[in-house]
Amino acid sequence: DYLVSKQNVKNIFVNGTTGEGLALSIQERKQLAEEWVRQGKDKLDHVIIHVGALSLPGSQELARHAAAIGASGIAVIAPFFFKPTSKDELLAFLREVASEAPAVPFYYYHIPPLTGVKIRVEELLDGIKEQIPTFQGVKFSDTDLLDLAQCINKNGGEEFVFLYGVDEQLLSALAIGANGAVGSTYNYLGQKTNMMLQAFAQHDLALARKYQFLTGEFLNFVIKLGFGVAQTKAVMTFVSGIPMGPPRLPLVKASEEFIAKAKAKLDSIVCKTEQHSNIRLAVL
Ligand SMILES: CC(=O)N[C@H](C=O)[C@@H](O)[C@H](O)[C@H](O)CO
Ligand SMILES: CC(=O)C(=O)O
Repeated sequence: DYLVSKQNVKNIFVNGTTGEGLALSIQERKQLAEEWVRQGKDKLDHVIIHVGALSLPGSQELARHAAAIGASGIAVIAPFFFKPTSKDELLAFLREVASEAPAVPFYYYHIPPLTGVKIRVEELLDGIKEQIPTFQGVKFSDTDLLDLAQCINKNGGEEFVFLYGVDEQLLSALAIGANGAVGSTYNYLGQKTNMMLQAFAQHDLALARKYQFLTGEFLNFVIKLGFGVAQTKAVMTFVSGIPMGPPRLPLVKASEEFIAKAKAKLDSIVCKTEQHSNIRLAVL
């Protein structure tokens, strides 16, 4: 309800990085997926469930479950303890998961900073539809915009969807042709990012940049303090007023010092951006 009414976010990516999907038991992941689908009915447009796991049977079980509860899509990261070393190995793993949910759109979740699997998406997509008929697109959480551009350039006709996942450079990805975004900051900067999407759609790059710089200035500040999933939960808690709880070990909760500094910074940037937009609106 908060995301829909306060952030204008109507598509949810469940059990991914921010939701610590990989730190949850299979049972917990099913419970969360079920709850999101149930509560999101008539409120959300899409609920994509991340079903990636280190073991193939674990991932397949989650894929079957997501299909059974009526998820609108599933996504899978590359397994990252025993890593695929080639495109074919990665594709084989993804295919074995996707085939367990033959009627559910499938997304590859590319996040090399966390998985360490750097196989280029451009290469992976070559002929992917023959192997994975449900293939729908990529959640692309990497800064390699050349790889993203090549994917879009080569697969434009296929109608694949590219959802970008490096929030601080979403505008650049949009310019190259990304279709949307999935990211941690949209939990608390969703409204501002929607303003950026709107400005971009209206070819108002100066305004779009203002919103991109807002996210950038905040992330640039908090990254220096040490920023990860634990800190995201803390930020979401102070922005929304909804307690997100601590992270699970090995992550530890954000310090009070981090929270105070992050809050002061975010308040000041949001305030500054709003003043700018007001001036702009007044001039218009
Ligand atoms: C590594 C990571 O967590 N990536 C997130 C999504 O995939 C992003 O939303 C980042 O949290 C965000 O771009 C801040 O760097
Ligand atoms: C942030 C994001 O994309 C995830 O939680 O997986």
